[in-house]
Amino acid sequence: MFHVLVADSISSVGLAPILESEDITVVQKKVDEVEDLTVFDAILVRSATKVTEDLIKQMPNLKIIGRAGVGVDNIDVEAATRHGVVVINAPNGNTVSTAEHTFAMMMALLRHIPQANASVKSGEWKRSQYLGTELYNKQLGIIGLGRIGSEIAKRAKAFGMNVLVFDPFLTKERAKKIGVNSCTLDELLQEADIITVHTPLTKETKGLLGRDNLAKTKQGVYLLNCARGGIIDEEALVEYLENGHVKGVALDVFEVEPPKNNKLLTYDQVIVTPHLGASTKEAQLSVASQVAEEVLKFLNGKPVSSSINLPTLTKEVYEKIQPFYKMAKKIGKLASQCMKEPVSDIEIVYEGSVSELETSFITKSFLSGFLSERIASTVNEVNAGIIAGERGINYSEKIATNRSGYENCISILVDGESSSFRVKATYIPHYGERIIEINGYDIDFYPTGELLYIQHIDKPGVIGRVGNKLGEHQINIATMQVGRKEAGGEAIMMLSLDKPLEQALIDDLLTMDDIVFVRNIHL
Ligand SMILES: NC(=O)C1=CN([C@@H]2O[C@H](COP(=O)(O)OP(=O)(O)OC[C@H]3O[C@@H](n4cnc5c(N)ncnc54)[C@H](O)[C@@H]3O)[C@@H](O)[C@H]2O)C=CC1
Ligand SMILES: O=C(O)CCC(=O)C(=O)O
Repeated sequence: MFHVLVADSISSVGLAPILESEDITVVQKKVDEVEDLTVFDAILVRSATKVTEDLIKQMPNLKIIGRAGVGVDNIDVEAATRHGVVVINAPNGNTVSTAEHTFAMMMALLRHIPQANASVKSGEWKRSQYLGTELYNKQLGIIGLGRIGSEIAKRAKAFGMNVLVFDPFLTKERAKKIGVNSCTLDELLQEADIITVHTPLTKETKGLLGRDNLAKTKQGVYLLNCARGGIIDEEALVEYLENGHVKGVALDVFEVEPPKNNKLLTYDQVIVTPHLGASTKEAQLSVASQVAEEVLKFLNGKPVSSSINLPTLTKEVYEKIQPFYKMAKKIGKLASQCMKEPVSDIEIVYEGSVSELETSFITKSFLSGFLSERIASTVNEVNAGIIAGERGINYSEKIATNRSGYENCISILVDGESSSFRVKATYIPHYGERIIEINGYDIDFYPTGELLYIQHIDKPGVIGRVGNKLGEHQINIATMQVGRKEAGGEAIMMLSLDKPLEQALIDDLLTMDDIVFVRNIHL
């Protein structure tokens, strides 16, 4: 049974796929109302619940965090990654709602609708006090032309506004397609009559509209923030409202939510909403069903398409990659067990058709197999790269320049303190995974179950003596592969067994003449 904690208010209609699943139990409670957090495999949140490292530690079974919305700044994604927990969001379910809310705020701001509404309801009729400003022909500056920014741009154009955009990741082609003028931040600040921010809150965007940049804006500028509190520095904003430089502000988001003793709330020219951008029936249904679908995919081992910390794969790519991904994990386990010593470098070379796939995903799968044999904590594709780094293991991947003749091939070189281990494998459709070379010896075996890896001298009788010894201990050999470089030199055996050897028997084998190295491998 897969246990899901829904910690914030998320549409039950949207969550129906998981609420109705027989494989899933769902608890809808706030985190501090839950007695035992340890049982949950998944936690679903909006923006109220803060998924901190501390909370993640209290949930040792946690595998996936779902954010029913866009911004993941309430989730410690780095900590989740370290703990091997996948983080997903619902990136486009609330785009239109937030763009519409921003537009509603813009119109309300320039036509003083909230103030006029309150005035009329209090018995006043002050028509001249609420002289507004048209949107038509105004310069709208959009900072951040992602999903929401683009929807704002479309609507602004329909209103006859000129749209200026600053987004360092915006290509000329995309700007042209959307019909906006891409410019520098300084140009936008100097020319825009109205500025609206639609970026995530990051180190770069925190305080983006602070004292220095506000000083570059037009006298009488209007500002909007329906993205994240803190992109406009609230302290600086107070100063620019006080000195009359900023004419009006619309805020849906705040540095601290709900805002406490926030001076901005005392200005008549500041209009506010309580983080309502995504609060429509449509958006809530859409984000809830997006996360529910993703959780179901995750539970069924299918690729999740909106992961923040895992490579995102389409279904088609995932299907192509899956055999290599599984094979890489086994090779990782094999290499780790053959080489029980600290390693410093791992190089993975992809050859043939596999090199055209998303190899970073395959590399992470190898690393997770390799590391899982060495460390006690959870290691998976999400955190394998970080854990390798923490353990001083450098890993790199390359595409082979020379072809070895196989349709696809993955070659791995692991460098350890006193030795190195080299392994090559290929995947043959309808036949399966094959290990085709170990440490330069040609071999051909299916990596599964209990294996015995032996390095020996290629002499008559060695194989027979090993067989007899195993027979004496009632150990059945299912398959056996032998590889050598030259007659009479060193050689290797890979035996597939029905059960593993006791350590005493391994020690016994090692006392035999011409046996150099013996290792049990469990895949
Ligand atoms: N008020 C609300 O209820 C809601 C707020 N949001 C917030 O709106 C914001 C935008 O969301 P989306 O459009 O979906 O995100 P998005 O990821 O599609 O777009 C963000 C854009 O910001 C740009 N950007 C990043 N750093 C930048 C920088 N330093 N300067 C200028 N541009 C930069 C990116 O290139 C990207 O085009 C997010 O902060 C999100 O959390 C989203 C939904 C609802
Ligand atoms: O859950 C909400 O209503 C907040 C939405 C939001 O801010 C987001 O999706 O980034």
